[in-house]
Amino acid sequence: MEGERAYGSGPLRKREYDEDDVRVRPGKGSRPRTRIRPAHEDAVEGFVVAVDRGRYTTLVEPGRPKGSAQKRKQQQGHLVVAMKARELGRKGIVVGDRVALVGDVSGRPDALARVVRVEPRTSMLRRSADDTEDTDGIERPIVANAEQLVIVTALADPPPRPRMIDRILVAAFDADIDTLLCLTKSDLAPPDELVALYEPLGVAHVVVHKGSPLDELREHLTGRISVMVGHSGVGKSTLVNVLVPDANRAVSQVNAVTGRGRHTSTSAVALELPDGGWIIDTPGVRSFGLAHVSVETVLAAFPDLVEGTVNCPKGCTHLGDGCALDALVAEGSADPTRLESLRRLLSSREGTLDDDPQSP
Ligand SMILES: Nc1nc2c(ncn2[C@@H]2O[C@H](COP(=O)(O)OP(=O)(O)OP(=O)(O)O)[C@@H](O)[C@H]2O)c(=O)[nH]1
Ligand SMILES: [Zn+2]
Repeated sequence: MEGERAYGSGPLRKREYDEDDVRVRPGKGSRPRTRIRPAHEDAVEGFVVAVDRGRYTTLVEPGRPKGSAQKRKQQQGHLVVAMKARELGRKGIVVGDRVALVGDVSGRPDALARVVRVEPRTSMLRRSADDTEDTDGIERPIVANAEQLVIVTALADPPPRPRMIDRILVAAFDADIDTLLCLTKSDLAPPDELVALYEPLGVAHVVVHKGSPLDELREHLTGRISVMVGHSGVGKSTLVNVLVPDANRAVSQVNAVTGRGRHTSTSAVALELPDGGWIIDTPGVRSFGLAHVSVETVLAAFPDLVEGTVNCPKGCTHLGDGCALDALVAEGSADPTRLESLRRLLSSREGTLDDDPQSP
């Protein structure tokens, strides 16, 4: 059963992500944390499609016959609302998490299940809390287990915001997930300039407009878990509605289950693609605080430049001033546009707010 799941068939796990590993909280009256939890053998597996005020909407699938050669079709599962079991403590649960559920998993109105376990994550997209929040420097998980971050940017109306794109790319490097630039509204402006800006970074791109075929985009999305981010007005809903013909119904179903109004999506929502795979739509992500991302993390995305930094002064920011990477480029051992891109991304981490001029 497991092997057929879009969300169970990702590439080999690179490392396991768990915010409990990142911030160690010396709990009150702390007992040593034990790795072995009660087995909960009767637990069923759920995929978290939405999170709202401590309620986790999860998709529970009926078991599929093992080794079924039948091509995977739209999920025939049902939605189950759950709360967190006390034993999970303060562990966060986010959209994209795979969880184990016990209790009433019928999905009937008013039924409430309990999440007793969060399965190890293959990735975790996060941001730092920004200045507007009083929780200085804390990392906020956004989405778990995503394999790809799709940055939706209009070529015009609203104009592209490269600084925001840079910041989202850094967040993706930090999360260790792939990136795809989806350039919309190509009927209004040509993509060349933006493409040239991101080509040195090796970021894949697709160009679309309303009514254009989406085959290429679908190829990137099918069978994978993708997070879609983009500012208001870039045409994200237009795209999602074509990719997921059922999107509106799915979202209102989720909202009905969580008790929200029909069309107010407040958190990320995972939507299943007809040919397999998931799109996680993130209306809430307007800024990416990057305070938690280190120079090394960004540098790791530039393997061609890493070696050149052995000659850098200790604590080098690689932004200039004695940075050995300048010499590397001068002697012709590195591509100047790559160094430029690295520096652009490094400086994009400065400040925690999305401070593009058109920022909402
Ligand atoms: N010219 C042009 N307009 C488009 C295209 N795609 C979408 N639009 C228009 O752009 C506007 C915004 O599109 P939406 O799909 O609602 O954008 P969104 O990113 O979902 O924005 P929010 O709903 O505010 O989050 C709408 O008026 C669309 O009709 C396109 O390819 N070309
Ligand atoms: Zn340096």
